Amino acid sequence: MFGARFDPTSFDEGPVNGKKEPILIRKRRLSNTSEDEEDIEKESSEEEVSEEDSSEEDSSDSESGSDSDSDSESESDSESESDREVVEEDQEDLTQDMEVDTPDPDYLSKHSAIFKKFEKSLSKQLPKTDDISIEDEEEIPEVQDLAPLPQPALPRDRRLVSNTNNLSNLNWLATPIYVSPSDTKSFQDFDLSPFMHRNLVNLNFTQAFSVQIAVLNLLLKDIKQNKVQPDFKGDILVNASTGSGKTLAYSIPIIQDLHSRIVPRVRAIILVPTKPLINQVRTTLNQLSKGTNLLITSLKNDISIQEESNKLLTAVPDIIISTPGRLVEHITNNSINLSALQYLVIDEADRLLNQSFQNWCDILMEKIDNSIDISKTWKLRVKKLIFSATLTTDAGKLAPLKFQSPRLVIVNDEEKLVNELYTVPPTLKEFTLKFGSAKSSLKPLILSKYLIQQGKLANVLIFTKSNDSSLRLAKLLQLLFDKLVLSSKIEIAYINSTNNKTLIRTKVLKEFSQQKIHILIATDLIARGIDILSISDVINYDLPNSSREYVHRVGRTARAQQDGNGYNLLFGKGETKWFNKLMNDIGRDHPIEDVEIDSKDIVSADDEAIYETCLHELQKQVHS
Ligand SMILES: Nc1ncnc2c1ncn2[C@@H]1O[C@H](COP(=O)(O)OP(=O)(O)OP(=O)(O)O)[C@@H](O)[C@H]1O
Repeated sequence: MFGARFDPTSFDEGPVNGKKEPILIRKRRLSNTSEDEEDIEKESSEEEVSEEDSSEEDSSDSESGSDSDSDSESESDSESESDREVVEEDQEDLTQDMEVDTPDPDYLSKHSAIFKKFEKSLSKQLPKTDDISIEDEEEIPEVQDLAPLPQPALPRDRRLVSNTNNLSNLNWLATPIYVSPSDTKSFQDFDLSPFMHRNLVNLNFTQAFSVQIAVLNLLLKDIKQNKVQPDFKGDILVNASTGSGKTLAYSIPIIQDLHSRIVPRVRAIILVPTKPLINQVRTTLNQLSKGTNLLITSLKNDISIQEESNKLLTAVPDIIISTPGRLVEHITNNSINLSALQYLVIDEADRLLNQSFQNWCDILMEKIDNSIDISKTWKLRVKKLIFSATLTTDAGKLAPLKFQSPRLVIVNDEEKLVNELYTVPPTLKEFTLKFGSAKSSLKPLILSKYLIQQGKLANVLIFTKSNDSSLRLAKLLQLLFDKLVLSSKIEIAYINSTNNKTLIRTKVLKEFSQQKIHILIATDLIARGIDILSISDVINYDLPNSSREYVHRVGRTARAQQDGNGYNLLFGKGETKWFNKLMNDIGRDHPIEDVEIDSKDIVSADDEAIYETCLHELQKQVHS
């Protein structure tokens, strides 16, 4: 029965899981008695293992060769050839063995189905393909090659493309580019287009501030080189104090780079945390892009996503300013195409990176990675520009941004890297006014009298810890100043989340900048981004919850290299302790001054009587 010369390619069971099956050993197993079965099984399993090993090796070789398809093909051909030789060699020996053995009848009956199938495949001479009729096709068992199936090429690992510079090596944080806050340089000395020079002069921007010098030097050089040889130079992170001109630092190079574009595509996205900042950045960009046909669009929630999507699809903007939440909604709505994106600016980065709502960072990075067409080698990667006055060095918060060859710029004289890179403006003077906790019931009166004695009756911004305290303090100070200052009317207002509507906030801030409102009381909600150069004094009536919020509060004054004062009211040892803790994280050019002051020197018995009257008056207002 088994005398016919066996052609290994005619066996009807193809390789199992891509591995070559030692056919002849199996035939030997078929022809032997059960007693010997164990030995043979053992022997064949040993041979099988060795064969399998070599076959695994071969198949793994062929897999590893799968990167270059041509190699793997030739390899598997030669393998199957040699395999066939091996199998045929064995064939001679085994056939002799088999003729000697008489098959066991039980064994035969047990496996008759396999034998019949095997006989049929042996006896069939395969007809030429063109003779095969439909019914034949059904009968004829499929013939499979013994060589391992060619493995599919490994998919290119996109991730290898997008974050070659993982944050595992954070040494770029420890080797920043230091820039002295006092550096200045004329904008005329930068290689900018005539329209840009004209716009800067019209805006009275003549001298570039240190953060602008540092960023312009880096980006203008990259832009110039990319015109010749597109090559990604790396992301940029900037830590510069409040009011140091970060907005201009990124607006000028982006407009300079994009102004000569032919087709409008979304090439720059600027993310900021609040609507006031969106308006502020858009105003700056519109002023700087006068004379170009760049289209700058800000995303806001005063129209529906659908309406805004239609606007974005009909008039494709070059530059988009948005909060992360609104941008993510449009990305998931597919109304913004990021394939041409060149710049991603994250302003007030620490606050945005702390806001993990909607997981905006991962969604945005994923979308940017997917929009990189890795086949286009000329395709420049998206350059990420990260700005903050309180830049975090927490790798966990920075990691989602997947930096590539990042460069860290620190505008600071002291070349020491603290854990958090907080800096206050160099032109800011900071003071503490310390009183015993027993005097805290007189806090509004003490503040009013101090401001009157110091002549600070305008351009004063006061921060409180909550909406309620800002409202109460505003009403109480108005009652006090109406009674204590008779020579003029001191107008006092407040901003907090209860009246932070665009129209109201814009009106209040405008009147404050025009000294129609003399003293403004606010919460941290509007601390960041208020850009009113006339603010001369910031007062922490209530201490902030973090050193970061402290920096942003006092950063509302001493902006654009102008002088400014920050006062901190400390009532009792607990508040002094908390204040000292906050100051640990903050770098400054000069020490904080303790104002030597005694409440008796400020507040008289008459004052206290007036204060009592005002408190009753307030009580009535609240209950009326
Ligand atoms: N080179 C310059 N010359 C004169 N004024 C400038 C210059 N650059 C910026 N300014 C002005 O300085 C003020 C602060 O600028 P900007 O808001 O960009 O600072 P910032 O660093 O972003 O502050 P913050 O961290 O508080 O947002 C703005 O009123 C701006 O017009």
